[in-house]
Amino acid sequence: MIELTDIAYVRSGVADLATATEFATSIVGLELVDGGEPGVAHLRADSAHHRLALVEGESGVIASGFTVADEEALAAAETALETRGIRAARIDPYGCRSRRVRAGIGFDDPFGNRIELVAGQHSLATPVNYSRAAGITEFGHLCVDAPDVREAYRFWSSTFNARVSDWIGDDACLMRINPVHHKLAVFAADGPGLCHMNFQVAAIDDIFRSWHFLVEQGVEIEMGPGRHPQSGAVFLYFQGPEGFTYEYSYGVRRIEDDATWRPRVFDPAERGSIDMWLGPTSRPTSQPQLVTTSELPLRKAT
Ligand SMILES: O=C(O)c1cccc(O)c1O
Ligand SMILES: [Fe+2]
Repeated sequence: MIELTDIAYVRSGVADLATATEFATSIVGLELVDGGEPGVAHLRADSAHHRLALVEGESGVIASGFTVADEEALAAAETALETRGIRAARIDPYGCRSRRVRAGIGFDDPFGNRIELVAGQHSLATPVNYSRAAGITEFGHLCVDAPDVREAYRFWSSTFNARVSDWIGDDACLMRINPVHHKLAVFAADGPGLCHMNFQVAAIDDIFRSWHFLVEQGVEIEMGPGRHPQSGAVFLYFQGPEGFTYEYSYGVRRIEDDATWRPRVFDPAERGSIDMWLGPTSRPTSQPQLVTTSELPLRKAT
């Protein structure tokens, strides 16, 4: 069982690096870290050097990175993957430098999502210099696509320390690797890809302030503001350049006791299964008969 300690980064190819970087800073609020690397923009969200690397080239996710404890754990992971018939390739020194990690390996999940395990992800000592006061506190979770969510769950839960926190039918599996409700989600899709990248924000006010800001900026709001019944988080999804979906959320629950937590299965056919604030679309047919005061049986004079 390979122990993932955290999510590390998303690395994504962009055809127009300048536009994607401008969006990630002035709209999302991330800090552009001077990586001194032509063709790569490193975007910072918390204590790690970066959480999002935009790489000039073909549009689309390149890799989703996870951390392991150290280089010994990385070597053990490489062996464990090989034992399962999964070929893992060492990330070369240039690649490690670009990722700001000591060492790393890359492999494909059963659906072709490129996954990277890294050790020694660099931290920065200075406070984050956010480009906009979006209230971002940290990289919350990443969500990858897969044609078979149940199979994806079997892969992640048997090869790694991922544990399912909740299901949305067979459409989505939300998995934790630490007490946070989920750090990794898998959503049903035709093929591999990045479904979205989540950043936690400090207050519910940040969600609604960003909502107004994004609308004023003409950014496409994909869903929300709403509230996920699974983690309980108030959320807002919005689309950046080249189809990159960002999510802000506030108030993700923690699962402190694995032994007592029972994963729930939400019904994707239910309107509120992603957003519990979406009530039924129509008034209930058996609307309780309103009784007006004029109809109340008058108190009999005693
Ligand atoms: O936070 C969640 O519970 C959640 C649920 C469904 C889909 C998501 O992206 C989520 O983050
Ligand atoms: Fe999410």
